Amino acid sequence: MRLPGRRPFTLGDPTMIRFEHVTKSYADGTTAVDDLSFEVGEGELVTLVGPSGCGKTTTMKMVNRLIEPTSGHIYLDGEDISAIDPVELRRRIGYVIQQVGLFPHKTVLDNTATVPHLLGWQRKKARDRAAELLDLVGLDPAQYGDRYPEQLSGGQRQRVGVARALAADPPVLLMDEPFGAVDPVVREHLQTEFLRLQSTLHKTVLFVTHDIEEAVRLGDRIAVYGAGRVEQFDTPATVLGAPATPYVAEFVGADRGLKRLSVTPIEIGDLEQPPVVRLDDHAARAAARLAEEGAAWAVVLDADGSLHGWVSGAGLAAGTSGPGEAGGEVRDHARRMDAWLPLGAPLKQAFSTMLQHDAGWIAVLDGERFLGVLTPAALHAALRRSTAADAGHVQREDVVVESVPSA
Ligand SMILES: Nc1ncnc2c1ncn2[C@@H]1O[C@H](COP(=O)(O)OP(=O)(O)OP(=O)(O)O)[C@@H](O)[C@H]1O
Repeated sequence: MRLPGRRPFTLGDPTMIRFEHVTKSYADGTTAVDDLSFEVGEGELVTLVGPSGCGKTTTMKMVNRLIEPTSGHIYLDGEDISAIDPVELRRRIGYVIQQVGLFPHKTVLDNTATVPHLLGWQRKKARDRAAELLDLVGLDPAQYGDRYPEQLSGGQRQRVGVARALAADPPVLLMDEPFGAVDPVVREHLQTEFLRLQSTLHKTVLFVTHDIEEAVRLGDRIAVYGAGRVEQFDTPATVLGAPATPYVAEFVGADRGLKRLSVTPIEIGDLEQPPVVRLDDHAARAAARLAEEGAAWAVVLDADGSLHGWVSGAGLAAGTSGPGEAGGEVRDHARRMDAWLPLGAPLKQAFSTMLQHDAGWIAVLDGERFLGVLTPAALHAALRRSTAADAGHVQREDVVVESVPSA
C-alpha cells in the first residue's frame, strides 16, 4: 500500500502536544506527575523512559483523558484538551498497550477495523482499510485476516494492535510498552518495523518504555523520568553523551558510550576510498592499476554501478602476464560481497554487519550509488568524532575504551 510520504521530524517543527505545568496527585497523597512541561513536535516520536512507578503511564493517559490532571494544561494541536469531548479526542489519538486488548471473539480483520466501524464507515470500506493496515504492519491479510487472536504469536498480536491503532489514521499515537511482552529478538524486529512505518507515516508518537535501549533506538527525543519529574528531555545522542544529572547518567548506564553507537550515524567523511573497478574491466589492466596504486584489493561494481564485491590484486595478477595480455575480465576473478549499509545507518549496525559477514570493510551506499567503505579504523574514528562533539561532557577515553577494544 502506498501512503502519502511526509518529511521526517526536525527540531523546530510545529508543536502537536504541549504539556504546561501538568501535575497529577491522587487522594492518598501520591504525586504521580509533578509540574510537567514539555512539547512534542508534529511527526516527532518521543520516548518516555524511567523506572517503574515514575509517572510515564499517567503522563500518557492524561493525553487521551483516561486520567485528568490535578492542575496544568495539555494542548493538542493548539487546543486545550480539557475543552474537547473525550470520545472525540480519542478518535484523534491511536492507543497501543502492552496487553494489546484485542477482542478474542473477533477476527484479526474485524479487530483492526474496530475504530473505522465505530466511526460509522461502511463495512466494506472499513475492512478494506483494515486489510491495508495489516499489510502495512507485515501481516498478509489473506493469511491472517480471518484468524482469531489466540491463533497468533505474541509478536503478531502486537502488530495487529499497531494496525488497529492506525486504522482511522489518527495524527497522534500513544504507545504504552507496546513491545514489552515479547522476547528480545521479536522485540527488536518489531522496533525495526515500527521505525520503517514511522519513516513513512510520521505520526506524532508518545512511546512509554522501561528500556533505555528501546528509548534510544526509537526516539527523536527522550524524556528521562525520575519520580514524577522529567530529569532530561533531549535527543538520544545528547542524553547519552551529556547526561543532565547524575541520576540520568546512572539511568542510561555506564556503557553509554556503547549505546551511542546506536545513535551515531555513518557520515560521508567516515568513509575510505579503495580503488574501484568494474566487472567488465580488463583483468590485467585492473591488476596493473592496483599495483601502481599499491592497493591489495579493489571494490568491484557491476555495469550499472551497483556493488558486486571485491577482487584482490594477487587474484587479478594470477594468470595474466601484463597489460593487454590474456586474463579475461575482472568478473572472472571477482568475489561476491554483499555487505553494505546505507549512508546514515548507525555505527552499531555497521559493527554488527561487519561481524555478521566477518568482513574487514563494509560498502556504504546512497540508494544504489557506491560511496566508499567503512573499515574498523574508520569506525573508531567516527566514534571519536561523535564523542568530541559533546563539548567535554564525556571523557573521550571512556568511550574509546568501552566501545573499541584494541586488537
Ligand atoms: N489510582 C491511583 N491511586 C494512587 N496512586 C496511583 C494511582 N495510579 C497510579 N498511582 C501511582 O502513581 C505513580 C505513577 O504511576 P504510573 O503508572 O504513571 O507509573 P509508570 O512510570 O507508568 O510505571 P510502570 O512502568 O510500572 O508502568 C506510581 O507511584 C503509582 O503507584
